Amino acid sequence: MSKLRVAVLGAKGRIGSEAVRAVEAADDMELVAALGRGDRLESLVEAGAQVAVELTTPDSVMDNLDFCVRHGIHAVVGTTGWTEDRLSRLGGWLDASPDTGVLIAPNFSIGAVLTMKFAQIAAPYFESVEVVELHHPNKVDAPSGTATRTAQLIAAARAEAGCAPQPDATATALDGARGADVDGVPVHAVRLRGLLAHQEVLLGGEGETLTIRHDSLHHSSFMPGILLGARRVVTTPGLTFGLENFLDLG
Ligand SMILES: NC(=O)c1ccc[n+]([C@@H]2O[C@H](COP(=O)([O-])OP(=O)(O)OC[C@H]3O[C@@H](n4cnc5c(N)ncnc54)[C@H](O)[C@@H]3O)[C@@H](O)[C@H]2O)c1
Ligand SMILES: O=C(O)C1=N[C@H](C(=O)O)CCC1
Repeated sequence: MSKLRVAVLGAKGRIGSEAVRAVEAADDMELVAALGRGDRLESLVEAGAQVAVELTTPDSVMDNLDFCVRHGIHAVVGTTGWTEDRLSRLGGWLDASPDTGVLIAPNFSIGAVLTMKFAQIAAPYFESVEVVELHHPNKVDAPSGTATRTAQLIAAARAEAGCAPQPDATATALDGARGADVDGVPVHAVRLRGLLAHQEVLLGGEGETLTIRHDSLHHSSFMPGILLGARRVVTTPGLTFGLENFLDLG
């Protein structure tokens, strides 16, 4: 059986360098290109890449995906910074290249995907819910893509269940003290040397609280999800948002 021809964009970065090693170690994959900032995207075509794993920065990801989709190269994207506007531009590119697949995964780790799922299930049963994400201080965006997605899923689950807005009597506050408002869910971002990627979803009801916590302790936690994404995206045209779509979570 021929091997899947995979390229990594952002190959010298924290997660990209780990992805290079993971692709090289996968029996069913061949690493055909490993690009850093400034490298020519045309080398993806010259190398015959079938899938590009995009792990760069929010300022680079759109140009890279524009190129990949135009050239029929499927993409697995971990880079953050997704807005409605960006998603709609990407959707337009994919409409013009209907056989190409793009997976955007706010988080590739199974624990983080399950955290989002558990939070979605729990959210309608509690009056209050807040998200706290904690990351290494070199991270350029806040709040994290995972926390934003978690808050959006929580808000959607509460809206569908007809939940009232959360109680919050705050009348005066320093800017930022109540976090960022993502669809009505407060999201707080901590940046601390020593951490990698962590998240808590705090839920509170009358006389009880529930805390759902996930910790990524090493970039290896993201690798099974990236490899699964690369295997599945080649037969899944169009845009898939969230690794959960490639998992059977019930
Ligand atoms: N989805 C996930 O599970 C997951 C996990 C970890 C990190 N991330 C995200 O992945 C991204 C990268 O994170 P990081 O910690 O590795 O950052 P990083 O700064 O260590 O790495 C990014 C790398 O991309 C390179 N780069 C920038 N523009 C490029 C371009 N046009 N072409 C090729 N390379 C380019 C940079 O030079 C750098 O080496 C961030 O958005 C982060 O939030 C996602
Ligand atoms: O280290 C990062 O940067 C991470 N980014 C993603 C996010 O913003 O959610 C995933 C976790 C690690």
